[in-house]
Amino acid sequence: TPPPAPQPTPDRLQDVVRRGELRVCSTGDYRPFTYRDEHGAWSGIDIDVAHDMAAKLGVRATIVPTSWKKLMDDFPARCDIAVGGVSVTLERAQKAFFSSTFGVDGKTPITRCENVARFQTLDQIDQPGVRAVVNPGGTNEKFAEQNLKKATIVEHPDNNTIFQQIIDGRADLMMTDSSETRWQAKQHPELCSVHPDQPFTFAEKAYMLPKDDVAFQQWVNHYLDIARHDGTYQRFAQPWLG
Ligand SMILES: O=C(O)C(=O)C[C@]1(C(=O)O)C=C[C@@H](O)C=C1
Repeated sequence: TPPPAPQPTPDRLQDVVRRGELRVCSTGDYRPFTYRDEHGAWSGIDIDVAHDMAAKLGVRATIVPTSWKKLMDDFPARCDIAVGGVSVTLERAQKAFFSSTFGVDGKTPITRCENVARFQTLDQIDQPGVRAVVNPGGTNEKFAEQNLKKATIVEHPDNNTIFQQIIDGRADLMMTDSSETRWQAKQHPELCSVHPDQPFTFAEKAYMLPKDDVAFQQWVNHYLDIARHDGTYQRFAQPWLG
């Protein structure tokens, strides 16, 4: 019997350059990383990074809207890279590659400032009558489902308006990434991040890349190294993080 034909090495980078377009999946609901406003305009640190990556490849970036629920169905079929506060998880890493990581994050509560002392520990939070609001589809939902047995989980589908739910008293808290609690607490003086420097979990942020495509992963990692050292990344982060 003839030996099996060798599998062609995946080379998405070459496809991107030939196509003249880098297709970027993003949810648009997670500031400061990715945001899509009511007019459809995109912004965010990772959106700017994606445009810069495309420019350095000599191509244009097209942002492909997705959701946390659909992310693993859309990627890598509809896009070449997924950006916007995506956490590295072992589950996702079975289906995709990740770039090098940039920033450690983890779940911590955000609540109205008068409640900070009440919601320090998971035991304090997981009590009957406590309403934890959750956005569906991502690691926040998984964390809430795993850790809240007695508290009430209130699902809110739109992450761009979810923090108003806490301000308005329709929920008591949300457990989400420290980076997001810091940013949202700055925007909303009513809200306080409970202990952003000691989150309950450990999660790293990275860009998601097509599985087995080492050439593309290498390129993105080199891009990130250079962007971190030549001030490019800082230039995109500065307007959001100060
Ligand atoms: O799923 C992930 O990787 C995320 O980090 C996204 C996620 C989530 O966990 O739901 C994190 C924070 C935002 O509130 C929105 C989405």
